[in-house]
Amino acid sequence: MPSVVVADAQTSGKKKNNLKKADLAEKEAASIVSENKKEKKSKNSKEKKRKVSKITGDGAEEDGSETSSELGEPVNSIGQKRKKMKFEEEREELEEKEADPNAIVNFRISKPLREALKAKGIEALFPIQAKTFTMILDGSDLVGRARTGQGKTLAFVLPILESLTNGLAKTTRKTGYGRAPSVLVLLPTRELATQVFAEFEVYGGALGLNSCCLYGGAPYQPQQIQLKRGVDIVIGTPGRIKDHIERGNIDFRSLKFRVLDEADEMLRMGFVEDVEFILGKVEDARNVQTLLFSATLPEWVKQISAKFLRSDKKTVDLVGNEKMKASASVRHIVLPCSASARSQLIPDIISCYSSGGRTIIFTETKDSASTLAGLLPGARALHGDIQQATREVTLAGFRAGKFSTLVATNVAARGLDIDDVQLIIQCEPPRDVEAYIHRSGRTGRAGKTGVAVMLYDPRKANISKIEKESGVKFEHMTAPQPADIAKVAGADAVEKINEISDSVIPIFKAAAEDLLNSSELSAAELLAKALAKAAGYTEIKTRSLLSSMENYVTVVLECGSQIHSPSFAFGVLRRFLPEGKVDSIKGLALTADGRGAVFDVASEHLDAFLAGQNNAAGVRLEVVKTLPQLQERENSNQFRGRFGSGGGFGRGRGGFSSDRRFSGGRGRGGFGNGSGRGGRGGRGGRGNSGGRW
Ligand SMILES: Nc1ncnc2c1ncn2[C@@H]1O[C@H](COP(=O)(O)OP(=O)(O)OP(=O)(O)O)[C@@H](O)[C@H]1O
Repeated sequence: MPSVVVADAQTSGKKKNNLKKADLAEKEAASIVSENKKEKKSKNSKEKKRKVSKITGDGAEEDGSETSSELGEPVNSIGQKRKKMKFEEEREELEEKEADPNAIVNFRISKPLREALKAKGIEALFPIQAKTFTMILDGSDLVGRARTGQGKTLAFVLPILESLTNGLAKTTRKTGYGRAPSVLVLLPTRELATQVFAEFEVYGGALGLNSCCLYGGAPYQPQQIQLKRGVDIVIGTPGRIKDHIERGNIDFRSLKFRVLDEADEMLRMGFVEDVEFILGKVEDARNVQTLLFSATLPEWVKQISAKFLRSDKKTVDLVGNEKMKASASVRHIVLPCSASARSQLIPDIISCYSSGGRTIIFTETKDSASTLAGLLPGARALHGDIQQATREVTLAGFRAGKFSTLVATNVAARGLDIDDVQLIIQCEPPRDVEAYIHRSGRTGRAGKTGVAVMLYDPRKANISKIEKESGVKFEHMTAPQPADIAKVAGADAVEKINEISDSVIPIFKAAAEDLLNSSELSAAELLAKALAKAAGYTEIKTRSLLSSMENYVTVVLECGSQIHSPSFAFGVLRRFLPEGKVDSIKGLALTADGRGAVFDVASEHLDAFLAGQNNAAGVRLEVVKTLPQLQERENSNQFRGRFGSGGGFGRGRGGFSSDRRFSGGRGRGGFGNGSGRGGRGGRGGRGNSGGRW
């Protein structure tokens, strides 16, 4: 049977509002589901008629003992109440069915599972879940793709559990002490394995099924004991699962399901061998359903995965050929920033965009994650060189809100679902578009909104490549200015001053009067200084537009002719400035029209630069208030490998906005008193992610 490809119908490329896009995407996907449900709906209404007649007439006959109050004459008050309750329950259920085609009651989901979902506030399936549920329950192999945060985990958890307890896998499922597992779920990181394990614990637990989680960095013995006692569902990372297989601890003869979550990551080089080894241990794959899920499924993954799935597999792709591959409920912002300005800039980005919620910052290396976490107040690091126990404590603390900034490598890029992550900051563009999609997808989950800010060095990065590959339309912003942040802090300080008891006035009044009499400043000006001090400011720095460095200004150089290269621009500068001054500039980049070079100058040197131009005919230097369009490096460090491309400078893109919209409302909130950087322990066993991130 050919694969079924279902794409959500988000077709318009120019949608104004990300949130609307998300709604639309969901509605459209839901409408596909509703198409398929039409038939079911008509069945439902027939069923409704049947049920109502049963409740109002036939039921009484069947029961034979009582007459419900809906029919009139009460016979037995307990029986009457029971009937009434049943009637209410059934009516509610019918109403739910009518209201939402994706309502849980419209699916073959048994009562205990329905109740467990309800307890979690889940009343209806998300599109990827609705679209795949019956296919999986009816025995198909399946490749599932939906954008980040759209509920892919429950898309496999629910039908697997139903199949094991009420469906095809029920009769042959092994039970009792020492039973071999029925389900194997492979995930690329330990944190993700723990998260998916927690879902199986909740929903599988409601059905009497037990799970165990196997990952590196944790002791073997407890895992071994669990496997020996018998377990229904095994969840884990490939390295540790392979180890258990080699030690003879896992027997796959009773396996009914195998799942590759984050399938593309699982099948990357480095994982694929372990995955192949593990899947190869299933002797008769015809009796096993294989499911692959991810938000990103590059073509090469589809080819490799064909090996593991049956030829009549189904494909449900809610992203498909849509241009937009990343989360549509996230604001995607890019902001120029040099590496040395990051630690100064990031706290202000957090103030502007985190809405007081949690922030995850992604770095390219483990060292830079540790260093940055050490520099940011209340931040902690998470990466593969940190001991497993510390990693777990860190993540639990972040989830619990003990600190609100996590600085991580790609170890946290995939799958992590953490409440109230409002902001993602990527310190530099990642190497591949998948990483961008997954990192930015740690916010804006389950229909919520979020902001993803990517910092880049205009001299090195090629962001239009990511933009093109991901379908994201980046908002180009410049760094929030300290003055803007200070204004918000000033408003908070006013509130604080209003809260101060009048009892302080007699004590400080004499000093205030002395100050007023001795100063040339007005009362309002002096009060402004007092507010600044209360808000923690003794001076206001400026921030440049190009490298986002404090106390630098951005300047454009023009010389009346085309500037072909950065070295040409340096040559022009050397004509009228001393070598030392030229060397002190930061981040020179060429404008998109090739007529100018933009760079940052320390505020203290600005006068010397501006005066110097008088000594060079035809040269013009000017401070810029808005960053002009810049040329972009085509052949940057980013995207090496699969996305490598030709050399030279390409054309820059879209104008930069100096619009500094931000949510001043919730102020700087969010920094706790965390203990700074995470510890740097040993490499923690054979974890999969350890070596790379
Ligand atoms: N039907 C539902 N109704 C409400 N919330 C749901 C539903 N299904 C899942 N969720 C919630 O949505 C969030 C995102 O789900 P999940 O982590 O499975 O997303 P995902 O698609 O796997 O994302 P990623 O690609 O980033 O791994 C979770 O908090 C989950 O509890």
